[in-house]
Amino acid sequence: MTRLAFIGGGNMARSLIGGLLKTGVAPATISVAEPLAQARQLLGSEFGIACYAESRLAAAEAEVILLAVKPQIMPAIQLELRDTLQRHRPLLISIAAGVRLDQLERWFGSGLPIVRCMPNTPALIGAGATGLCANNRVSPSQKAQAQHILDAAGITRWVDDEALMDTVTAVSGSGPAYFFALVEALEAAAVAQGLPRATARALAAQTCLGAGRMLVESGEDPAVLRQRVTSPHGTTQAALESFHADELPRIVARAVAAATRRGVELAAELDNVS
Ligand SMILES: NC(=O)C1=CN([C@@H]2O[C@H](COP(=O)(O)OP(=O)(O)OC[C@H]3O[C@@H](n4cnc5c(N)ncnc54)[C@H](OP(=O)(O)O)[C@@H]3O)[C@@H](O)[C@H]2O)C=CC1
Ligand SMILES: O=C(O)[C@@H]1CCC=N1
Repeated sequence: MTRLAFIGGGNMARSLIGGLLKTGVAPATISVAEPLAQARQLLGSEFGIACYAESRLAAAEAEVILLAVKPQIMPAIQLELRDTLQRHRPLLISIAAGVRLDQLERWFGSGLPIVRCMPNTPALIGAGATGLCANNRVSPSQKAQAQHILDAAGITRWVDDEALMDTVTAVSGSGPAYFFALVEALEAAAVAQGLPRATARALAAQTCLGAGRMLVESGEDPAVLRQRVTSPHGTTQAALESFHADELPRIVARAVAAATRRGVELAAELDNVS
């Protein structure tokens, strides 16, 4: 079994570790480096995995190192891992938003196999979506290894053009937050019209679950599923006309463009960091 070290034990590491363990991966094959003692304790008790304060200790035996720290922390991690990386040259996987393969190569070593990927938090329940791309040092078996790890968290799609990873980030990486924002807005609208909050939450959440499952499980075009809900001159049509008047597609496109731009900026802010 592949020995996998997570550097950073925050939100996304928790989601991925939870997803991996649910698929039967042995806790003994996973280690985590996390500076916060309380977080280490929680990770250890919840998942039964080995947790270390220092990255080099977590990574010592790992064949795959998954970098799950904030983009701004990435250059500092290089110093902590330099000896380990030179000693056994593991596969590096970065999930950091924006951070490019050429930057990772500059910090961690140009000869290293590196996969840049973008998962999302539903990984925790095995319903994640991950886009991946690789540098030219990644062998076919390492590509399969990376995919295997992320497949445990949900679906995976390889992206050939690395520039599109910022779009992946803006669509599926950040996407769960858009969905939660929509549920919050639905709930607020329902409460404003008088529904009890608990009822509003349950109806909004289950509606989103049901619609999401229908979309994925039926494989139908979302436009077809939308039309089936929309009786001529009925309630849905009234709501959709209101969305149309408020230019919903433009609102969404602008939000996705803002997220994509922020990914590019995050990387640019690190361009001069050696
Ligand atoms: N959240 C999300 O939905 C997604 C996030 N990502 C990416 O994943 C990465 C992590 O994000 P997220 O999990 O949300 O962030 P978190 O802040 O929750 O997790 C990062 C963790 O790294 C720890 N850390 C800081 N410095 C070090 C260090 N030197 N060695 C080891 N660990 C360290 C932090 O500890 P402390 O808190 O003590 O500083 C924190 O626990 C980011 O790069 C983000 O772009 C990708 C996809 C989705
Ligand atoms: O907000 C962020 O920057 C990270 C990347 C995608 C989701 N969370």
